[in-house]
Order: sequence, then C-alpha cells, then structure tokens
Amino acid sequence: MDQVFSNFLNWTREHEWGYPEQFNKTLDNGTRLTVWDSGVLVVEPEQPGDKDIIISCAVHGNETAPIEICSDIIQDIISGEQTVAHRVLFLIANPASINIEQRFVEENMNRLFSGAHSQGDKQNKERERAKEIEGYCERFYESAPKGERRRYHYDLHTAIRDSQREKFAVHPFTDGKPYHREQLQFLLACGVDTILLNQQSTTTFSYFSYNTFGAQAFTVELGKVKKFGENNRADFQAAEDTLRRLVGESELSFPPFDPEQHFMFAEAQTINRQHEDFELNFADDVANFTAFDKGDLLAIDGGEHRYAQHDGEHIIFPNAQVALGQRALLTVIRVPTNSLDLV
Ligand SMILES: O=C(O)CCC(=O)N[C@@H](CCC(=O)O)C(=O)O
Ligand SMILES: [Zn+2]
Repeated sequence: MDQVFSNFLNWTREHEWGYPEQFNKTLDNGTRLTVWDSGVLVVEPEQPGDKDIIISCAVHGNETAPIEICSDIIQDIISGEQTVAHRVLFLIANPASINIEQRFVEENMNRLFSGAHSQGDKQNKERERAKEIEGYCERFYESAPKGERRRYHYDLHTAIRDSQREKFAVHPFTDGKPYHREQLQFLLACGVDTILLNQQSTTTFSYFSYNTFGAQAFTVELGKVKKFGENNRADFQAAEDTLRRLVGESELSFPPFDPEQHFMFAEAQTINRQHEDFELNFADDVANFTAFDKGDLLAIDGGEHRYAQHDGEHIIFPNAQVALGQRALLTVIRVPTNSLDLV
C-alpha cells in the first residue's frame, strides 16, 4: 500500500485504466485518505469544513502543468506539509493519455460527460472511464456530512496554442442562474482574470459538475501545453498557492470586488466540424483571443463559409483536426462585467 501513497501520480500511471481495490490511510493529523480507484483520491480532514471540492487534472494527458501541481499538492497532503480544512476529491482523469503524452487515447474525454459517454454505439476505455468518473463525483458530493454544503469543481487544463490572455476560465452555461463574485475573485487570485461565458450546454467535465450537482465549476486554462519538466512552475505559482489556500483554509478572503479587474467574454459562435473537408482560415499558430471583425472568413466546412458575426469576435480553441461533429472553434465577444447578473 505504501507505493500508492509514496507517489500517487506514478501509481496511478502504472494502473492507467483503473484499479479494483480501495486503499485507506489516516495521517498523523487525523486526515483520512481514501483511494477509490487509480487517479481517484478522497481527502477528508477530521473536522471537515462545509466545502466539498473537486480538483481535476489530466482530462487531457498532454496538459502537464496541472498534473504537476495536483501531484505536488497531493504529496504534500500525504507528508503533512499541506493542511486540509475541507473534503477534497482529486481526480487524475485520463492516466493512459498521460502515458502516451497525448490529449487522449481514442476519444476526447472532455466531450464525454453528462452521459455523452453512453450515447451512440461507440465503446472505448475513455467512455468507460468518463462514466466511472461521473459516479465518483456523485459519490463524493452525496457522501458529504449533512447540512448546508458548498460544492466546487476546478477542472485544470492548459491550452494547445498561445493565448493573448494567458490564463482564462470557461464558465458553464448557467441557463439564467447568476454568476458568483466570489468565484471571479478566487479565479483572479489564481491569476485568471478572463472568463468565457458559455451560452449553451456542453458535454465537458465542468458543465457536468455545474449542471448535475450545482457545483461552482470551471474549466481553468492555466497556460500552454508543455511536456513534463518543461513547465515554468513560477508561471503557475498564483494558481497553485490559491488552490492550496482553498484546500487548507477554512475561509478565503479576497480584496474588494472590482469589476474593472475582470474581463468577461460571452460565447458568440461555436463552429462544429461537420465535414472531413474542413479548414480554418487562419494560420495554425494564431493565438487564442485573436480578434476578427464582422464578415471576416473564419472557416470553410464542406464548402460552407463561416464568418465572424461581430466586430471584435475573438477566436478560442481553434482546432481543425477535431472529430466530426465536435467543436473546431469557439468565438467570444467582450461584455462588460457589470452587465452580468452577479451575486
Ligand atoms: O487548446 C485547446 O484547443 C483546447 C484546450 C482544452 O482542452 N480546452 C477545453 C475547454 C473545455 C471547455 O470548453 O469548457 C477542451 O477543449 O476540452
Ligand atoms: Zn484540456
């Protein structure tokens, strides 16, 4: 059992599609560790606070900075270096994709949540794992102590391309529910001053937690995809420090909310690739948040021309290689922070 806790990430990678046995360990400080599966670690302090926090990484296995951050926090919890004030579920979502240093093995796991893993007749291990992960999230949130609970989920990613706004988060479609100032302040403390506001439901992990469990949930883009050991961890220090504060402190305090410090962008278009014959009308190395103007050609999909519909329409996550039917380009337009329904 020592191997599991001496390096949880390595043990997880050695059991890339799961492990049938559960492991338990109680630390000298009374914190209980429970390994439900490979890459699935529940941390519960003796006197848990009222937050139930999911921190996930490696939904895409080549996005190594979040994996390194989570691994360091986990090992510091195990060594007693990192205090724990609340229940935390750490998820290393797709170990097999880590082992091949790729975004995914067969299918993008971040398009398989909210039941998408079981739609159609396609079957693969990423679909099985996504379904298992959904079950772990439910088990974690539902097994919390009784009483009023505050649920969070930060799904940590890095982006394939450069980004004119280095760190940004994707807020799941709220379907009319308000946005929370405190979450904007938490993300700002992580170095994330830019929020994309999805305007429709998706099959991403963060939307699953937001929509299914009412968690304050985000996809958090912390920087750029790099190989293990090539991340400049100083670039991620604010995020790591703030995540450690979230885990270790009963309550977080932030400077007064200043809307001018936050940059909000509403989804303008989601362009899905519908044909094999699909191309983007800009170079592969064009950075996220590059702005186009109304009438600019963005993509050609099976001969259909797709244009920017607004001046100042920024491109996000351009990827002409996605599977048919999946998102090849998200575009967003700046909206004033004060225009949001904020609580
Ligand atoms: O850089 C890219 O093209 C993708 C980076 C990444 O994995 N982003 C997430 C965003 C998920 C969301 O929209 O909430 C993804 O594409 O899965
Ligand atoms: Zn990702």
